[in-house]
Amino acid sequence: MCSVRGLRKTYPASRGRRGTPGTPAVRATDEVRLDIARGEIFGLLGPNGAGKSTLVRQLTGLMRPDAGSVEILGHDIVRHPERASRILAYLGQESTALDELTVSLAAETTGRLRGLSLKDARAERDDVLDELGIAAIAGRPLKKLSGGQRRLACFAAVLVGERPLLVLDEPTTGMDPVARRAVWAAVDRRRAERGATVLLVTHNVIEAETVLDRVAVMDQGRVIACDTPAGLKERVAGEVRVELVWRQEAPTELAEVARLREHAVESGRRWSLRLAPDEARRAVAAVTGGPAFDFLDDFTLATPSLEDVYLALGGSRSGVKGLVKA
Ligand SMILES: Nc1ncnc2c1ncn2[C@@H]1O[C@H](COP(=O)(O)OP(=O)(O)OP(=O)(O)O)[C@@H](O)[C@H]1O
Repeated sequence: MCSVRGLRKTYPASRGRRGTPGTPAVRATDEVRLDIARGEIFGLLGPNGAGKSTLVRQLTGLMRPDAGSVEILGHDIVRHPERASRILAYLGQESTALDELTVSLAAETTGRLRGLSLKDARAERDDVLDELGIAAIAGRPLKKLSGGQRRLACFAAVLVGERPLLVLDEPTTGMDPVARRAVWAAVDRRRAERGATVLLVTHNVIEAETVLDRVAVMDQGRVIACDTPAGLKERVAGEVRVELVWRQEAPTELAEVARLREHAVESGRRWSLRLAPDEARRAVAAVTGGPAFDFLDDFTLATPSLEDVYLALGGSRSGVKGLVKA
């Protein structure tokens, strides 16, 4: 369905003006190679600045790569970027083009631009607004909606006038749980009922894990791992996650707690540790069997999630090397 080879893009260096420092050139995508199969929900994960949006803009014909090829459904998108709009629907990170329109008109106009008759565009618009539970705000201009509502309205517009490939850049940003669920259900339905292929850029690893068939993890412009969520999780299968939540300050004056702190990622009262199974058992025994127990509010032991893989890949440079597939 979609094949990417040797894709490269370098943003040029800029000279500083009026005392502000210039910026060096950035290699935003670096020899990216990807294959997405028809009917697949394919995720693109990676830290801020990894190159995900740049890659997506190159795939959707909005940005010309410096080198490399993009073929979607047999079309050469680098040579014929204008063909992209006929084969894919793209939800970018910004909505400015639609902001002046009402939700209803934004959805209808997208359908018309994609070649639907007025009657069909209106029928599809109504179906999609109902499906996403936003019929009640259909008459309001996008610019007067909350961030999450606006995002959902843009998502609705993307779905009208169906395309075989959906490219969604952070579709659920700013959305409440109900809206998020509606997005994932709509994505899943289009794949299950209509065989749509979906390329999804996301930071929300936990939500994405339930819908993604395969995931490519990007870092510094490169794809550093590409596998099923289960396959990626096997790479950290030797580890267990221990979460400790302290009532107040952690009692670091206790030797067993001070020792654990060396391995902990601290977030307020919560400590998160990734340990080998026997170390995890010893850690839990140490904090529950002695004086530290009185300071503990909660603790959990869990098998690794896709988020752990993501953190292991992106969290430390040494981790990145160890997990790159040969
Ligand atoms: N127009 C631009 N000019 C110069 N550098 C840019 C430009 N756009 C992006 N970059 C740089 O290219 C790199 C990749 O950016 P990109 O937006 O593709 O990352 P991303 O993975 O989508 O990040 P995020 O998760 O924050 O959206 C970053 O280092 C970024 O600073």
